[in-house]
Amino acid sequence: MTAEHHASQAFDFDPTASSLAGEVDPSVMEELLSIRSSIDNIDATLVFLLAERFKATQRVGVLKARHKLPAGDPGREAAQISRLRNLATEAHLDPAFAEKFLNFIISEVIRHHEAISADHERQAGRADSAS
Ligand SMILES: C=C(O[C@@H]1C=C(C(=O)O)C=C[C@H]1O)C(=O)O
Repeated sequence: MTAEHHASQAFDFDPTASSLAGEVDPSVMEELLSIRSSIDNIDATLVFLLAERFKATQRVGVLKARHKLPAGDPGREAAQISRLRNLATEAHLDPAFAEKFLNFIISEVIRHHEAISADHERQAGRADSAS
C-alpha cells in the first residue's frame, strides 16, 4: 500500500477536492488532478519523514536532559544549515527557503528539548523531596 493510499483511508481524503470543480475545462482538471496525485504522495512522505526526524530528536532531547546539556547547539545548527543550503542549490531549490524551513523545524525541536528538560528537572525535584 502506498503512503497516499494509507493516508486517504485514514482521513477519508478526497483527492479530487477543489474549489475549481466545474470551473475549468475537464481536460485541464484531469491534468491538474494527475499532477496533484504526485503532490499527495510527496506530502504524505514529508509527514512520515518529519515524524521519523522528530522521533530521533526526541531521543536527543532525553539524552541532553539526562546529562544537563543545553537544548540548542548553535555550532551543529550552523553546520547543518550550511550543508542543506548547498544541497538545496544543487537540487535547484531556493537555499534561503531551505534555511527558513530548517530553522522552523529546529526552533520546534528546541522547544521540545526545553520541555523535556523542564519535565526531567521536575521529576528529579520530586524524587529528591521524597527521599
Ligand atoms: C537535535 C539536536 O538539537 C537541536 C536541534 C537540531 C536539529 O533539529 O537539527 C540541531 C541542533 C540543536 O540545536 C541536536 O543537538 O542534535
